[in-house]
Amino acid sequence: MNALFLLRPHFVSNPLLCKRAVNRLSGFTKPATSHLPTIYALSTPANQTSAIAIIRVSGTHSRYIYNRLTNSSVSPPNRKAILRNIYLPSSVGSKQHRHHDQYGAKILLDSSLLLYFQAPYSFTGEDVLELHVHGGKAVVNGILKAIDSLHDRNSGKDIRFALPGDFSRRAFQNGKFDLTQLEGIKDLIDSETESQRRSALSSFNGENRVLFENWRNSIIANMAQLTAIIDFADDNSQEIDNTDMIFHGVENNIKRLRDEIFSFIQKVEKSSILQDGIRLVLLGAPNVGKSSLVNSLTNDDISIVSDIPGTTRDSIDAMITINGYKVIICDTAGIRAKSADKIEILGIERARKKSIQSDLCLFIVDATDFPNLLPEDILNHLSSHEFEGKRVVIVVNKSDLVSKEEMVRAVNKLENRFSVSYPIVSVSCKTKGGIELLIDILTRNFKHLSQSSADSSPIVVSKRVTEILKNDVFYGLEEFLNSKDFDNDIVMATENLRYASDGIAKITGQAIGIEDILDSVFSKFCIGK
Ligand SMILES: Nc1nc2c(ncn2[C@@H]2O[C@H](COP(=O)(O)OP(=O)(O)OP(=O)(O)O)[C@@H](O)[C@H]2O)c(=O)[nH]1
Repeated sequence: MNALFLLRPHFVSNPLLCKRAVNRLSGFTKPATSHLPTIYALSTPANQTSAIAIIRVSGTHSRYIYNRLTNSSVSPPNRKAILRNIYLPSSVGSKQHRHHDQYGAKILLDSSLLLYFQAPYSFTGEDVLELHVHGGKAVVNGILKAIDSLHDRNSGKDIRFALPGDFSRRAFQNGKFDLTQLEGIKDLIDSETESQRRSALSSFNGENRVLFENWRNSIIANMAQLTAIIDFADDNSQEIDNTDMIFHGVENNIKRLRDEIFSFIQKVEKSSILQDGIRLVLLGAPNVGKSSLVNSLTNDDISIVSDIPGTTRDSIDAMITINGYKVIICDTAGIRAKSADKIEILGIERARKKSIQSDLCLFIVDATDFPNLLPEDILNHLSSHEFEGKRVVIVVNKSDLVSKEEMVRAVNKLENRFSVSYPIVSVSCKTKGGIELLIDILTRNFKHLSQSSADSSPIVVSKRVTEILKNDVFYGLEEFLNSKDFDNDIVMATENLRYASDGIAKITGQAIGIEDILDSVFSKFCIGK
């Protein structure tokens, strides 16, 4: 009891938690953000013509805006799509002349589909109005201006254009989502590939939030045990008769938690490849078909294909998607020992470096050139110390120009020359034969590269979350475990645990003084989000 009492001020000093608690106790009355201005913004891309554009309004005056724009006094139906004419509203106190045409009729701005979500059952937890208007620039600008004209602070109608991330911030402030979920939504919007979409969706669904909350609860429970010892130590209470046992128990719990968090961070680091893109480098002698292979994998003419050896004189990077994976493909200059061209020599050097930094290397050979299948300089490079442990797939190209027997001979030669058994695929960039199989092999490699174990799914969290996990949470637990003599100074040891638990609170947005955190998180969102 006493220990819990000691911890309680930590929670009550968080205004957000207090507001939510009050809301819970009193039954829902108003959103915690009801004192803030009503915000509005275009939620679809700006300055683009489209069939439909969506303007979103959130806040106390959403209904007022609906009434003024539709020139009606009835409440909008809740959560039901309705078609309404939108008019230019007469501004407060004006004689209304500007808002009627020459015959005195109201000026029609658009005929739009409207959706009204009454608080608290909306994205932001406030009253929300969505206007699905026709996507012409003049229509959108006219309606945005019309909403803006309703701002009148004197009569308490505080209505302003939303800042980046404003809607999400309101959702957070009203306890609809925690920060990890909102960052998940941002990642979902930003995701370019299927694998990014899947991992962002799991953040948004709150899978990480539940995990983080469990960690925090566990740290707090262990802190409570230590705090109880601090409390009872002075009054020689009989209630704590075996402090050593408690210390030992807490130490074991924290060790387990530290290991769990460590393996989570490792998974996150492995999965970050999904966001950054897998670096796939193509290596090979001149004219073997590297550029043709890039084009076959992308169905695009990114690389210049020509039969003059040395056409690609430097590395070319392109972002492509292979089976839902973001891949930074790099077509390099053909590696050859003798070149007089200075730019080509530089290009060859860069190709070597790029291949060392790559996540996966495709080594392409020309099936028609059996004597030079494996040029000595490339073989040396692939067997070099720097290249050790690299993932390599050997591609035998131009299969359309050789017989089956010749292909088998080429594959055998390659198998015998390498000490490591790399996968070998024969393809033809001309007929596209074997390309499917190559994509299959690549996909399997991408999967391994982004997952820490076969049965685990990739975990994507923001860089902010990763940094806090490492620098606050893991660090706090490590410091706690490192303070070997912590039984001499339990208060200090407990502080380390508090540091770790505050770190998790920063991640989910429950920390004290989080305004700075919120500013930095939401400033990265787009307007209208
Ligand atoms: N028949 C046939 N020709 C191919 C195939 N792949 C590439 N070629 C041809 O081989 C020549 C060289 O192809 P590139 O893709 O430019 O070769 P590269 O390795 O990028 O060449 P560098 O830029 O010199 O390093 C071109 O004439 C291609 O059309 C294939 O599978 N079959």
